[in-house]
Amino acid sequence: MDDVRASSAWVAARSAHVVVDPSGIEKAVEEIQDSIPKVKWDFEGIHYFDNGPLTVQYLFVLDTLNFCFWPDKDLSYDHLALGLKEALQNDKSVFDADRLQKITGPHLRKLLKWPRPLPLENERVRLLHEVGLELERSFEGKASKLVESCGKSAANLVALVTRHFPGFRDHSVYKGHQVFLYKRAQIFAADLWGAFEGQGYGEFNDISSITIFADYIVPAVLRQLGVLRYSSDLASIIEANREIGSGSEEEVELRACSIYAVEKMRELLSKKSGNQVLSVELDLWLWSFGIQCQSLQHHRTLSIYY
Ligand SMILES: Nc1nc2c(c(CN[C@H]3C=C[C@H](O)[C@@H]3O)cn2[C@@H]2O[C@H](COP(=O)(O)O)[C@@H](O)[C@H]2O)c(=O)[nH]1
Repeated sequence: MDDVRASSAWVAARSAHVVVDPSGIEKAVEEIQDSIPKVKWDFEGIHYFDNGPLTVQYLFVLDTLNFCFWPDKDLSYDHLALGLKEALQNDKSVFDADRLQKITGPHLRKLLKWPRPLPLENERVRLLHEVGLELERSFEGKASKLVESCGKSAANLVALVTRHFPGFRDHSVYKGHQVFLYKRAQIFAADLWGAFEGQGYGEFNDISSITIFADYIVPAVLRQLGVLRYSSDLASIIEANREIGSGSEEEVELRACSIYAVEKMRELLSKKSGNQVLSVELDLWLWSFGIQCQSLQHHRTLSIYY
């Protein structure tokens, strides 16, 4: 995660289309410093939880598919979380490694009770095959074994996930510099921590090392708060719902500046209140605010990473 922090700061220092506004940070922090809004993990009540290894398997499958819902205007993250939950409740072996390797597009659609092809459906299927195969090859088919081998370190878990599963290697090259964003790998650690309330499979002695999860909601919320400012060109692309290319300077700046800005908010919060705030907590607050705000316009990038 040091790489995520350092490379995001590198982008923020050179960013042309997105600017992190220190006065926006100051204002946002002033508003929340006395009581940092606490949002409960699974505030929506849509996730599977049985306090055991099957929950870990569920969360790993969930975060394997936790990207790019917007091309279907009726589809959202909630459908994925709830659909996978119901599929598991109906059939406890549905996410076994051998079955993940055999899944097809129509089968996935059926599991999620989605009436038409999912966005990037072939990629979703490919990633499930990859996960099933590598879980079987290196972790006895079980995501719980993967988590057990990280020694209660979220940083180790992210390193392990990105080493073993190429689909989680969320990075870009910006002005010749490698930038690490690791949204789905980090959110997997955060989901474990949230679901298991920091105990058992969710116990990490370095949860503070995780950054926010750079998706398409958080940048839009930060902009609304005045923490991020966009160039007029970028603002009009987003307003017109025009796509932004994956790996383009605009896209990397949106994501990296979001990570950098929340790290700055976190530093200022701990300076002002003396309390350590976790990026995971700030992320959940920002994200839950974002999805409840109907008018929020977000950037559109076809990506398997977020
Ligand atoms: N930064 C950040 N991004 C997050 C999440 C979550 C869900 N986390 C769950 C875990 C426990 C909580 O109770 C949450 O329910 C999804 N996303 C991203 O949002 C986008 C989906 O948007 P829409 O198309 O409108 O549904 C998509 O990129 C998706 O990957 C988060 O927590 N943080």
